[in-house]
Amino acid sequence: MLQLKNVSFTYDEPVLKNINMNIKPAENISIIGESGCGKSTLLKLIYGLLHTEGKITWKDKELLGPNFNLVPGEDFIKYLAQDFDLMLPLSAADNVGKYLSNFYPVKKKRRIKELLEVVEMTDLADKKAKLLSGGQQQRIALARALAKEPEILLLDEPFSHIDHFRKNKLRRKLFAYLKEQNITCIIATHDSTDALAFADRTFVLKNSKIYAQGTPQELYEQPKNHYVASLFGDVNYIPVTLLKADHKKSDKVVVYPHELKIAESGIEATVSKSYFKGEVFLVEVSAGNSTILIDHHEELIAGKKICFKVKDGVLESRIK
Ligand SMILES: Nc1ncnc2c1ncn2[C@@H]1O[C@H](COP(=O)(O)OP(=O)(O)OP(=O)(O)O)[C@@H](O)[C@H]1O
Repeated sequence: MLQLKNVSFTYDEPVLKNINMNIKPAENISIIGESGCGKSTLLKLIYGLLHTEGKITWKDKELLGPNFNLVPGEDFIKYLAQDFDLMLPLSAADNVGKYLSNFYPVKKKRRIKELLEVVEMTDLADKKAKLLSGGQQQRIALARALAKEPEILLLDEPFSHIDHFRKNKLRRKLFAYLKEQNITCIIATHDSTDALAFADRTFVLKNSKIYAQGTPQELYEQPKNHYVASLFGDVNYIPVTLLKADHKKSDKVVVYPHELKIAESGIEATVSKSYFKGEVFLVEVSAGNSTILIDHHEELIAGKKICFKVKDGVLESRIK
C-alpha cells in the first residue's frame, strides 16, 4: 500500500494541504484538477524530489524524501516528468536501455525490444533521439521509465505530445501492461479519457485539497458539482426550475449534453449555434436566462425554435 498521511507542501504559498491517500498495489490512480492545482507537485513529493511535512509510506516503509537521501528519488519508483529528459545524441533503443545493466546483454536487448513494442517504436529503434518528434520522444521516455520494472510509476501528462490516432491504442496497451506487471501507477492528467477509461480511482484536487474522489464512473455520474463534472468535458449547469416548473428551491443541476434530447414538446429554446463533433452535433441553445448544450444527430440553424427534454432518470438521480 502507498500511504500519504497529511502530506502538505508550500512553495511561496501553500500548494497542498493535508493530503491523505491509500493506494493499493497495481492500482491505477488518476489525479485531475485545473492547471496549477498541484498535481505535479504531488508526484514530486511521492517520488522524493520535494520534502513534505507529512508522511509517505510504501509497504509500511517510510519514504524519507530529499532531506535524507543523498540522491533524491526512490529506486523502485519511476517518475516521468513533463520534460522527458532524454539523451538526445543516443538512439531511441539506447535511451530505453540506458539504466539497464550491460552484464546480461541478451536479456537487455530482449527487454528493450519488448518495451519498444509496448510504445510502438520498434521501427525507430535506431534513430537518434534528437531526430524524433515530440510525441516519439515522449513514447521513448515512457519505455525508459518502465525499463527497470518499477513498483510505482508516476506519470505527469504522459500523452500530451502524442497524436489522438496513436494515443488511444497506446493507452490501452500501456495500462494493460501495467496491470499485467502489477505496477502501481499514478497519472496526473488534464485528459478526461485517462481519468475515465483507465483509472481504477480518480482524485480531484482543488484549493490545495482533495476535493472529490471515487471511481471514474461515480465521479462522472454523480459529480459533486459543476466543477467536478466540467473536468470530464462539456457540461450544463441548469437552474432546476427551468427543467421542473414545480421545483421550489433555487438550486442548479449538472446535466451532460448527451442527457438532453430535442423533442416535439418540452422546454422551449432557441438555437444559437451548432458545433460538429463527429458522431453528433453539439447544439447551443438559449432557454430562459441559460445557455444550454445538447447533443443532436443533425445540425440545427441559428434562430430555430425547438423544445428539449431531460432523458428519463437523470434528474431523479441528481436532485437530492
Ligand atoms: N518551483 C516552484 N516555485 C514556486 N512555485 C511553484 C514552483 N513550481 C510550481 N509552483 C506553483 O505551485 C502551484 C502548483 O504547481 P503544479 O506544477 O504542481 O500544478 P499542476 O496542477 O501540475 O499544473 P499543470 O496542470 O499546469 O501542470 C502552481 O501555482 C505553480 O505556479
